[in-house]
Amino acid sequence: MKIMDEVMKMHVGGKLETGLKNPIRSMEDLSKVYTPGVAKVCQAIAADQDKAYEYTIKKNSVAVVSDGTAVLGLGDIGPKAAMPVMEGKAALFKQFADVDAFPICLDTKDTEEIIAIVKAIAPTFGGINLEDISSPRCFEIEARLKQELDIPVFHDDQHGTAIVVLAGILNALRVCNKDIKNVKIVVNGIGAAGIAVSKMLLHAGAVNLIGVDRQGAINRAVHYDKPHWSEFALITNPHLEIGSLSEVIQGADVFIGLSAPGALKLGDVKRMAADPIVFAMANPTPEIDPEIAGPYVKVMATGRSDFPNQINNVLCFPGIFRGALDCGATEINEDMKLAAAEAISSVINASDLHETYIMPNAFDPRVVERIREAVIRAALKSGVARIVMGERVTTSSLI
Ligand SMILES: NC(=O)C1=CN([C@@H]2O[C@H](COP(=O)(O)OP(=O)(O)OC[C@H]3O[C@@H](n4cnc5c(N)ncnc54)[C@H](O)[C@@H]3O)[C@@H](O)[C@H]2O)C=CC1
Ligand SMILES: CC(=O)C(=O)O
Ligand SMILES: [Mg+2]
Repeated sequence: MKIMDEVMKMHVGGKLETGLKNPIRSMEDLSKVYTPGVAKVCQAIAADQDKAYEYTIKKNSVAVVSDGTAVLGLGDIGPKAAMPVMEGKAALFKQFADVDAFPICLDTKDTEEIIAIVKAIAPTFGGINLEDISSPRCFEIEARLKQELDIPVFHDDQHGTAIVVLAGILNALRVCNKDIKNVKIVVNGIGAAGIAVSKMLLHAGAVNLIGVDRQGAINRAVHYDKPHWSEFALITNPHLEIGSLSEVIQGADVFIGLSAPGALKLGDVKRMAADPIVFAMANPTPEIDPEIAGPYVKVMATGRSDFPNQINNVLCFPGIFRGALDCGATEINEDMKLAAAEAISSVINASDLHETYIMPNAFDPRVVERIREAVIRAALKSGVARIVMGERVTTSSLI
C-alpha cells in the first residue's frame, strides 16, 4: 500500500518538464534567443534544411509515439492512460542516454492517420520511437514510416524487445552450456514483440522455434486470417507440432512469454527439458510468478525491475537511439540491431556470468556506451551514417 502511494506520488504533475540550455536573463538575451535574432537562424535553415540538426533540438530529440492500444500487457487503454508509460520512456531516454524525448499519445487508431501525423511532426525530431501500438497495425505503420522518412523509425516493442531477448538468450545459453542451433524454443504470444523476437532468434541461428498464441501452436498446415501469422508459420515450427502451450512445451529448453499474466503453469515448466530457461516478459505481471517457477528452472528472467535478470527494452532503446543520433543514421537496420544485442550481452564478463546475472543492470553505464559504439560502427559499415568523420553528409548522397 505504502509503495503504491509512493508510485502515485511520483506521478503527480507528470514525470517530465522542459528546461533551458541558456538562461534568458535580460532583454538582450531575449532579442537573441527570440525575435529579432532568431529570424537569422530560421533563414539559415530555410536556405539549408540540414542546418536544423545544427541549430534546433532535432539533433537530439526523439518522439515516443503511441495510440494507447497495447500498453504494456494492459491492452487498449487509450491515449491518455498511455501517457504515464510514454512519459516514463521519455524519462529513461534522458536519464540513461541524454536524449530529449517527447511523449506523444494520439487519439486515433487509424493506420493512415497515424502515418500522416507522424510524418507531419517528423521535422521536429531526429528519430521516432513507436511504442505500444497493437499488432498487426504496428507492422504497416512502421514499414511505411521507415520508407517515407529519412530519420530512424523504430518500433520498440518489436525491435527493442528482440534485441534484449537475443542478448539475454545468448548469455542464458552460455550459463546452461547449450547451443542455440540445438535448443527447442517456445515463444508464447505471437504479437508485435513475439514475432520480432522469433525472427531475431532465427537470424541468430535458432532452428526449432515454435510460436503459440491463444488457440495453440502456429503451424503452416493451418490457414490463418492474419497474414502476419501465415508468414510466421512458414519460417517456424519445423516439426509441425500442434496443440496447446501445455502440449508443445514438452521438452522445450527455452520459454519466452510475450503474452499475458499467468499464461504459463508450473506443470508446464516441469515438462520442459533439463536446465530450462524461462523468460516471462509480460508486463506488469509475468506469465508465471518468478518465485513459483524459480526453483524449477536454471535461468529465470522477467521484464520487471524488482527481480534479478530484467529483460526489458529499457536496456536497448536509450543506447540504440544515442548511437543512431550521434552518427546521424537515416535508419536503424538489421546490422545495427544485431550489434546492439551483442553489445548488451558483452557487458557481462564470462567470469561474472551466472544464472541470476545474465543481463546487465539498466543503471550500468557500460550498457549505453557499448551499444552506442557498436551501433555507430554498424551504421558506418552499412552506409547509413550521415555524420562521417565528424562531418555531416547530405541525405541524398546516402539514399
Ligand atoms: N519485457 C519487455 O521488454 C517487453 C514486454 N512486452 C510484453 O509482451 C506482451 C505483448 O506485447 P505486444 O507484443 O506489444 O502486444 P500485442 O498485442 O502485439 O501481442 C500480444 C499477443 O499475445 C497474445 N496473447 C494474449 N494472451 C495470450 C495467452 N494467454 N496465451 C497466448 N497468447 C496470448 C495475443 O493474442 C497477441 O497475439 C505485453 O504483456 C507486454 O507488456 C512487450 C514488449 C517488451
Ligand atoms: C517494456 C515494454 O515496452 C512493454 O511492456 O510494452
Ligand atoms: Mg512497450
